[in-house]
Amino acid sequence: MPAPQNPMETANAIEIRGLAKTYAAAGGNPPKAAVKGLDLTIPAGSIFGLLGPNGAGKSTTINILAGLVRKTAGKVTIWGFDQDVNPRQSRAAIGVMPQELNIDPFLSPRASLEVQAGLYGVPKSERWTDELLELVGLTEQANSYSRHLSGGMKRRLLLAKALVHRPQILVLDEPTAGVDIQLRDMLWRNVRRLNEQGMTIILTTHYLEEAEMMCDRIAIIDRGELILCEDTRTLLGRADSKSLVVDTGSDTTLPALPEGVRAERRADGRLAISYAPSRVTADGLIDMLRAADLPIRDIAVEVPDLEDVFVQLTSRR
Ligand SMILES: Nc1ncnc2c1ncn2[C@@H]1O[C@H](COP(=O)(O)OP(=O)(O)OP(=O)(O)O)[C@@H](O)[C@H]1O
Repeated sequence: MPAPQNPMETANAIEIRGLAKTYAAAGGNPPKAAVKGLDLTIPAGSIFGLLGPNGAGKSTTINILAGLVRKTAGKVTIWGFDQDVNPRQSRAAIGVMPQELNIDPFLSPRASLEVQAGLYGVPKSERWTDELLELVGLTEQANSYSRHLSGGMKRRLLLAKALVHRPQILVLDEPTAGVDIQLRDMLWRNVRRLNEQGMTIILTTHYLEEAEMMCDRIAIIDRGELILCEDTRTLLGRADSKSLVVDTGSDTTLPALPEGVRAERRADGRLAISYAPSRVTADGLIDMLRAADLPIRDIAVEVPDLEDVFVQLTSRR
């Protein structure tokens, strides 16, 4: 067996090359190609968002990283360790907070964490159970049956379980689906803190504003294929569209607008003029409104968000 690469040499937390997964035919259903030759590089220290519509292959990819689903083809390197060559080391580098609340109902949170630490071979002297319980706000419930925990508390426990072996990479699969604002805040605070301490974070979420807020880099996949992978800022810049929202007072007649510029009256009476900043400037548009004697009582610029870009990229296919 080749010697494992020194993990400190790797600038990338994860490298995925030509990853494919086809689920076997079952129950009358044909085989399903869920991931089709995916290449993905996740830099160490990043907060990386893996986004895509339903059925894109996000969970399949994450489950392959976690060692829960066996890939059909391709190469996965985690923290410098090839998953096929050094399965133990690559598994030790990653902690996964899954979507499902898979918690033993008869164990207390403390016992769950101890069992998990045992599974990962963490020696007793290196365990940080109390600190973890504190981190996720479960100190008071540490010794109660897990089946008595609320859904939100179970999620907190899942986060703690993902961290018992102090992985370099934390994967969060839809961590905030259906959780309340307090829990979401707790989660994102912890994620930021862990990231500041050097942990690489990978997350999937359907809440695009969360991805926009949290992730420095984003990959969008669709039908098992990579559509793009780039810095969040670059990605947002892709939508060549902004809106000038003008309060023109009462009903006013619109001037003729240049090609590619659209105007619509919103329910609140304001005029929304959308334009491509690469072709038209806000300055030019305002001059045009003034030249047409349109009163400008107030004006605002709306920039596209990740939702706009996401829809543009995934709906044109
Ligand atoms: N165990 C399985 N057997 C057969 N097909 C599967 C299995 N798991 C997933 N699939 C199929 O593979 C495709 C990708 O599913 P996956 O769960 O990876 O997508 P996803 O991007 O996580 O979707 P979502 O956002 O809905 O969670 C889907 O068409 C799904 O139906």
